[in-house]
Amino acid sequence: MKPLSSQPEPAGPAVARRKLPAWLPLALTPLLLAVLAAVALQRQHGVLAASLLATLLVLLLAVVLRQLVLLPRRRLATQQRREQVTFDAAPDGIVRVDQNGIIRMVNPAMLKLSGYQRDQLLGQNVSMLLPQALRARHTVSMAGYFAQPRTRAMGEAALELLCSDGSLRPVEISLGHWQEGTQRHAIAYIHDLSERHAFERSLQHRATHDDLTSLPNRRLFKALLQQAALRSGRQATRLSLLFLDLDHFKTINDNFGHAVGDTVLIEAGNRIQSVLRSGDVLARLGGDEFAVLLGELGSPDDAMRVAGKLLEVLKVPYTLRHQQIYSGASIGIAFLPDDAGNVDTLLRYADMAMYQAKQNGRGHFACYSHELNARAHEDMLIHSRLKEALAQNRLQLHYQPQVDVQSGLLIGAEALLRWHDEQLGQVSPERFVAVAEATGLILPLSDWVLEQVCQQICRWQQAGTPLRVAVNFSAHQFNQPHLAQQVAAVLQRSGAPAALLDIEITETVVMARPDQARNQIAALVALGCSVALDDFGTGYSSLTRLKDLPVSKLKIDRSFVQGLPGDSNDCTIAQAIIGLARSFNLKMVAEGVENAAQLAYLREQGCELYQGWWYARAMPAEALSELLQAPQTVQA
Ligand SMILES: Nc1nc2c(ncn2[C@@H]2O[C@H](COP(=O)(O)O[C@H]3[C@@H](O)[C@H](n4cnc5c(=O)[nH]c(N)nc54)O[C@@H]3COP(=O)(O)O)[C@@H](O)[C@H]2O)c(=O)[nH]1
Repeated sequence: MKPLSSQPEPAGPAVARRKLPAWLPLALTPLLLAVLAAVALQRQHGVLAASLLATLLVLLLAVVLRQLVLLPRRRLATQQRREQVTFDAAPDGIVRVDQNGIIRMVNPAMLKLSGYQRDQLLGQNVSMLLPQALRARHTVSMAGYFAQPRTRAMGEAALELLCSDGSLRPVEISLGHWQEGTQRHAIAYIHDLSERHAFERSLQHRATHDDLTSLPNRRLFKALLQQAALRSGRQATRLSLLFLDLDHFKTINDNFGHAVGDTVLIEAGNRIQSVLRSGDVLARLGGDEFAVLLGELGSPDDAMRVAGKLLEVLKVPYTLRHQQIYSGASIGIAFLPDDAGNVDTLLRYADMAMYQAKQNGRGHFACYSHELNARAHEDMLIHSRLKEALAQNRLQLHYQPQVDVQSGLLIGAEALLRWHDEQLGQVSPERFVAVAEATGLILPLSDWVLEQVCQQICRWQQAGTPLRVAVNFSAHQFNQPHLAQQVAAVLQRSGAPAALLDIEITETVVMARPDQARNQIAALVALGCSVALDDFGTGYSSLTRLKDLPVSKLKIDRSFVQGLPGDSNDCTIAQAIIGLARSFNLKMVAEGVENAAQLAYLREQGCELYQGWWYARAMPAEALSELLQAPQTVQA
């Protein structure tokens, strides 16, 4: 208990006073005057007049006395009643004790606060309301308190009240004492601090924890990481940091709404926690990013094993609103002191490694390496230069002809992005498209491509050489919620007929979320476009899924074309894909045809279309226009 400070007199209950009543001199004075007046009157006017006056004076005296005696009593009674009501209705607990610390009075609020009945408290020592450890100290404080001179001291203390059920309640106590005759009394006003403490705790929790998942937030995580780094420095141990980012989270939010997105985040947090040990720390850093600080671990392999387990639990689809929602995660790992010397760098490196994992195709983990650092710097440069190039319209589209295998006639083209940067030189689309995917720049980039392609389709149509053009759709672009409406808007704006627009989506993107993909493809087909499954054979299509997809073409990946006709494995795969396309009544396009032998083999197998350097590389639109204007000869 804090020492009590001296304060002005407390407002205690009414105290009886033992001194001569104030009305006595007032009453006696008129009595004396009445006697004197009666004596004087008797001498002048006789006994009758004196008696009359005396009676009148006595009556007057009686009235005055009644007022003088009864009024203060009434006032006192009213005051006592008011104090009793205040005592009973006070929101704070009030306890009155005598100088031995024995409880003499308690108000209803105190009974409510402590959980005791009145008769369990009255007559007991007030120390019963304190935790055992405080009782001895309290007795000494009370003795010192009562030993103070008659000046009525008052003090405040914050302590814990021991309630009837054994629980401890934080309270603030204000004390006062006074003397009645030889007896000393003390009164304690007890204010419950539980609510205020709970509020303070919730403020503290909110400042350090994430509202949605209740996991530690970035601020707390960094503080814990800092402590762990100091400990590991002293003990010469290794710290492993895992940086997790949920895959496709933006798409989940866009497609299913934020409530579903929130549930996925909570569920993901629970799944991660289920893999971790008690000494590990999990935090939500913001958005769809989580971080895990692994406790004592021997080798980096252990961290990778944990990352592998996390990927396993996170790739299980979430069943929400009777739907399967696919997400998965990408994880970056960095070690202290192996990779970084301080926690900020450690976090940055783990983030970089996560970014690398995403580029490796999502659903993977990657460990930080110094090469990665160099690569990350290059990615940042590519991102900023690409953004600028897009804004300044410095990107180009080239078109690679698609040719009928049997007739050799040019029947379409695939639009392929090209970018020459002053500083970086010619950057391969494989490289910059991956950076754009990882940074979100892919969406404005894809919009630009679609807009340009549709305008080009119109130009060729207006020139009398209409041509089907295929556009590559990225994963991000394909998973947008209102994709078909966006495509319809571009078609309308440009005036390009939907029938001349082919859309290529990789098998992997489609099979990652086949149900949603089927709906997206159906919506695109409803516009009048055709959809082709690109890089076919590199993913894992189930035949049932394939049967359900409203696609019209399969594009056999160039990695299977390369070995034709010498490599028996490539031949088997090519034959199987061609057979599959035929059974599902789909057109077949072979890509990456570089020589006559490959083309001859494909023709023999019945493949319908091809593209590749054998016929032509991707070229600017003007060059293809010239090719289109030239008379085409049908092969024999
Ligand atoms: N989302 C978008 N992706 C795009 C876009 N433009 C290109 N890309 C993707 O980038 C990847 C690499 O493309 P690129 O370097 O242009 O390679 C394409 C062809 O040039 C190449 N090709 C064609 N014929 C041959 C050949 O005979 N040999 C050989 N070695 N390569 C050849 O193949 C690539 C075409 O690939 P695909 O898309 O699978 O048909 C690539 O993944 C592009 O998709 C864009 O606008 N948006």
